[in-house]
Amino acid sequence: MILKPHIVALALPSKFAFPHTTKPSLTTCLIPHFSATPLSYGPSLRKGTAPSQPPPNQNDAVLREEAFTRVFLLAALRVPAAECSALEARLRGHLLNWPRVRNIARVPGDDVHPDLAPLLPHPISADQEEDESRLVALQRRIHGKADADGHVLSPVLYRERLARTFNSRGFVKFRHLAKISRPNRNKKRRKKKEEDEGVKRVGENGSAAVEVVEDEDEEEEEGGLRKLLGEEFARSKWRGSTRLLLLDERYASRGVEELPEAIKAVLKEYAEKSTTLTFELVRCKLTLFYNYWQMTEVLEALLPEGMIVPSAFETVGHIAHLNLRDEHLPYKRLIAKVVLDKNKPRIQTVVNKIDSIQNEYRTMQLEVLAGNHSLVTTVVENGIRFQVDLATVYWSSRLGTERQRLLSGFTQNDVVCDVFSGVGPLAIPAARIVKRVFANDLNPYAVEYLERNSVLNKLERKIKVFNMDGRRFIKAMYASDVSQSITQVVMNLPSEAAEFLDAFRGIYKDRPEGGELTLPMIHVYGFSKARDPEFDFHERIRIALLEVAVNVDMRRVRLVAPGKWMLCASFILPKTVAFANTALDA
Ligand SMILES: C[S@@+](CC[C@H](N)C(=O)[O-])C[C@H]1O[C@@H](n2cnc3c(N)ncnc32)[C@H](O)[C@@H]1O
Repeated sequence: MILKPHIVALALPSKFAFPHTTKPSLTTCLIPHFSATPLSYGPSLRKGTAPSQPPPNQNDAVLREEAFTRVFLLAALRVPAAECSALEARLRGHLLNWPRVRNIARVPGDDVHPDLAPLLPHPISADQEEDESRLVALQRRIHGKADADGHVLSPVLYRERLARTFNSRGFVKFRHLAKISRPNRNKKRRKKKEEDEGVKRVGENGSAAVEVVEDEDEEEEEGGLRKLLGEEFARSKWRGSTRLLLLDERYASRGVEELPEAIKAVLKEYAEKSTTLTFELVRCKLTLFYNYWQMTEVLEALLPEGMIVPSAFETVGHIAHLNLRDEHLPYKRLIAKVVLDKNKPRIQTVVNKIDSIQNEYRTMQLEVLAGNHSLVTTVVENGIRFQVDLATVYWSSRLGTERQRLLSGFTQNDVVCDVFSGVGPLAIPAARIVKRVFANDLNPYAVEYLERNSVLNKLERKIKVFNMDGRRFIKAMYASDVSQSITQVVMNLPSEAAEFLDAFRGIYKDRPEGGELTLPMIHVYGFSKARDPEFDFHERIRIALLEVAVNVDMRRVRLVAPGKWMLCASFILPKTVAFANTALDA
């Protein structure tokens, strides 16, 4: 038998059986842009009432979660718990249909263990005294004084009593009891908050609470139901667990008579079928807390009217990476806090890009605005894990699709040279497909993470790592005996990779031209703001190779800024370039 604290309330005589809260003090204040006429269907921060005056959130002031609490008055049918699912199915269309709010609600004291039900006062018992004595016996059992009544304590009650006699240090004999009995800190904190609020929170993260509000028209309602369901309805009071079926917001202030015929018909049918079935039409308060509202709803309410709400951000592992406009900067910490709150636990850190990427290693200048300050994170892309430190290396999840496209063109016979490999988002998955990968980056931190990631993904034997300038790397590769094996070269440094292509001029100048030599497929990335980006990028490639005609397969990768395209050009290194005598020495 499981006893829960609020069962005591249910064990009280029927008039106390459902400790109704007092009518909500609606000396509430309306938030500034509250409109008296409901806006649209569904909950909104601009509807309902706010229980306390929310102080204006100014600039980077601390976010006050209480300011986002909204109370909605609704009507509900209190029904026996056992019947509730069936009734829900029958009444669908008339029940509350708000996102993330269950239309079956539970309120404090709604549950009673089935074993206890027979012990509760019988609804039609004429003998009030007998009921009272049963009640006393029940209370005693709950509070562990049952021996006096001749009842043997259940093992659960016995253990509970035992647990109460120990303090936190006193569990010497029962080493694990403390651990088992003590709720975890978060649970404790949440419970305390609920106790302070006097409500039982429901929903994800305790985002909502339902309270029954004492209704002045209770008598009248009961009379209405009696009229509707017949005199039998009056015979019984609650016996056992109950649930509330929240009715659609349109019926919030309706009496029984005013409910739609469809609802009345279902209730009538059920009442006729069952002799123990009881219904009650109650008024209730649905409170939606800060946790309920979605990121954009909160931000919309926080930011000055007319300001564009930042709604998207890039994620890198546990880090949310914002790109705030100047107008958002006075509110940056508030925005970051909301982003963090609304995306936990996936997001643990919120950062804002301070400046555009300008440095040699393409790392971003980031300011941590909320959450923990670690910029070391793990990203999973297509089943491969990458460790990155955003403070010291480059990473962009936006290129994931492009990487997949490139990888899909590789085969097991390929040998890949990744000239600007970063921490290995292309080199590592490529190593799964191809024969061998030579990966290089100038940034020593990127190289360190590249090696770490190769090991993490058990591919270190297929990847050889270099830490040198890209031009030197190309020359070194083609001066070595692996040159003939290289079939694919990837150059992803869009701001200047094209200008590194000169390194290919004359790579075979010392070899006999008639012999069998491998000419690699080069994939080079670039940006262009020109009206004809393809033509512009092609021009740059031809200039770097000092070649008049290069047969290039060009494609647009993505628009990185208004009017600025990132492109990828793929072409086989022209023989004339490879055997040219005019190689420029770096
Ligand atoms: C745009 S990132 C691309 C990294 C990686 N391919 C990716 O997709 O995440 C360019 C990389 O080139 C490296 N880099 C910059 N200049 C370089 C150079 N001269 N030689 C070699 N690597 C360089 C940077 O450190 C950076 O990791």
